[in-house]
Amino acid sequence: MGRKYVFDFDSTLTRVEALDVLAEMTLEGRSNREEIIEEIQKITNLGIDGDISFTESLERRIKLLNAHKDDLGPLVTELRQKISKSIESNKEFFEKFSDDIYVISCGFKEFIVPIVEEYNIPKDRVYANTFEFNEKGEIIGFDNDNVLSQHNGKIDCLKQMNLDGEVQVIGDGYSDYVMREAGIADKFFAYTENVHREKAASNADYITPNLDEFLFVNDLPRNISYPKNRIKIVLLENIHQDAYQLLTDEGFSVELIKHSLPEEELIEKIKGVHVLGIRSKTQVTKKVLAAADKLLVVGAFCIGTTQIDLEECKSKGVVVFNAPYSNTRSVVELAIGQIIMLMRSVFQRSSEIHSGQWNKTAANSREVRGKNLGIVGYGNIGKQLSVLAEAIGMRVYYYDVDDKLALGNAVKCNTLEDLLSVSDVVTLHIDDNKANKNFIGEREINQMKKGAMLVNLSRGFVVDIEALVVALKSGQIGGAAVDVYPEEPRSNGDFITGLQGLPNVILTPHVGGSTEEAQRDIADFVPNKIMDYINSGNTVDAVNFPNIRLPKQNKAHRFLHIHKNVPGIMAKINEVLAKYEMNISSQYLSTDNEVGYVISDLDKEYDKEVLKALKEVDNTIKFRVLY
Ligand SMILES: NC(=O)c1ccc[n+]([C@@H]2O[C@H](COP(=O)([O-])OP(=O)(O)OC[C@H]3O[C@@H](n4cnc5c(N)ncnc54)[C@H](O)[C@@H]3O)[C@@H](O)[C@H]2O)c1
Ligand SMILES: O=C(O)[C@H](O)COP(=O)(O)O
Repeated sequence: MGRKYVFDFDSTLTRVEALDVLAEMTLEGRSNREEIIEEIQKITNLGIDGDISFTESLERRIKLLNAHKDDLGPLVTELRQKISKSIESNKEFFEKFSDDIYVISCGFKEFIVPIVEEYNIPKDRVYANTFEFNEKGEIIGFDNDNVLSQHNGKIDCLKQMNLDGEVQVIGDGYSDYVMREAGIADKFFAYTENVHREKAASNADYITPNLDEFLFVNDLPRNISYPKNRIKIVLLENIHQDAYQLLTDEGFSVELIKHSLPEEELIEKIKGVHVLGIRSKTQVTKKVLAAADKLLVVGAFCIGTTQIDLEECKSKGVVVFNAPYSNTRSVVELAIGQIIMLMRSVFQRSSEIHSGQWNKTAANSREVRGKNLGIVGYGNIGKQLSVLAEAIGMRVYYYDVDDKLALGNAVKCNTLEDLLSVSDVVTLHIDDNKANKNFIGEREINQMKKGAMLVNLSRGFVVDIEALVVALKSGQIGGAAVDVYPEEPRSNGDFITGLQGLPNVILTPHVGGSTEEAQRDIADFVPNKIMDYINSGNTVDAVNFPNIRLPKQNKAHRFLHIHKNVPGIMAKINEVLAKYEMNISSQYLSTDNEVGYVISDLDKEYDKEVLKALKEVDNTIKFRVLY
């Protein structure tokens, strides 16, 4: 005997309570509209939670509604736009199991039937109330003889239906649960996609946040192979709340942690996690990756990625994304500010006045106009700084290991020494490559003009701090602005550096990219990359992985296969697909020296054995079915 699926309508099949929507329509233009709608919603909830009798809730609402037959057409049109997201995306289930699906609702057939018919549920499998109209067509009541207009009427309704086999009820309210409590239904699934009602959830056999999860636990055909609520995301280091919102709205299970975690703690935390979000502090080491049994993606919510073992990620099939542009403008603005502050000795004057000293002087205070700015690293940040610095009248020199086109009137230097010897201010914007350790040391400092300024907003290890301290004390360097340090704490608190207490030294706690604008932009950019990979397999802009971008296909299955890039592996994958008679509608492969990433779209049903066979192909790193 097969299973029977009994669905509730309001807030389960649709995202809304239909009578609330009807009220919004019929009360349009009434001065006390909001109050009446609030009252109707209150009465709806009292009825749903069983706190007042359902008949009473219905009578009171209909009186307040003031609705007419002619309002029902527009209501249906409105409800069509408000089908629950995961119901809408799983039409296949409603097609294939059409004979076993019923709707039992305390709502009204007049609007339920036209909606559910589109999901292959015919009117004779819809059990609901019907309206009563007067001769003017106004809705004045409902059929009182219908059991569904009575308190706990769903119990009697289901009893009378006398269904065979296991009966599963899927609904958001207590009135759905009572069918299970009365022993007529076998299981109650509390459906929380639209509303989480504690009374229903705490009594449920299973809480299902969407239809995908329901179909997954029952091993039924579904639109995505793995429900999104099962995808666990951990965001460390105080990543902007917008990222949490975006990922949660998409249906993922997200945990936000304010600080970074040390290796040992991260090793524990990462177990079972599919997506890890970090900023510049968290070290994603080999040991961490060895414990990462489910990891698919690391999102660096910043520019730098050397805190992540990119090669190890790649060899484990873990894709890494970052935000290469979002915070660059913020760094540039801070650099400009710091250059001016250093040239005017503003921080010294400010400290003096804070400690009660008035020291009005022009000594060591110069305009930036006409001064030489040496930019080391002419990348995304260096180039923008070049343009802004010229706009305030500085003469820009730059040095980069790569050939870079000069913007504006900037002058390219062929060697670092050339740049250092000509600059009044040297500002560092080279990347976080570990080979840049102690890039500026005693020798380079001595190549600078005496009394020139140094700004470092790149990475702490780039400057030999001890050499800088000596040069600041001797006057070889006239002032410095430092935002990044060789060792930085994992969370806010105590911090010590040899640079503390020196005059004309501006110290900031790695806040170059920490502006609301930058963090908001990053919180949009990186989650979208993550979602694009999880939902479609796209790896465009991944920092460690072959790039593929493909639109989502309808009526197809998509397999993702990540493998070592060895000769003959594609032939083996396709041999397996051929053996299981799978028709490839499209296939895209992208490789680098180490790995190959192939997306195969397949246009018909498949035998689940093929999944096992594909995982067993030699040199497979990761295999995933998307849909
Ligand atoms: N302080 C902050 O909060 C903050 C914020 C954002 C970025 N950053 C850091 O700023 C730096 C620059 O970022 P970006 O986005 O401009 O990077 P980028 O990759 O766009 O540019 C870096 C440039 O440095 C050049 N380079 C690398 N090594 C060099 C060397 N030894 N000598 C000369 N040139 C060299 C590269 O060729 C490249 O053009 C990075 O280290 C990044 O991590 C810091
Ligand atoms: O790599 C970066 O983007 C910067 O260093 C900023 O890092 P943060 O997000 O840790 O401030």
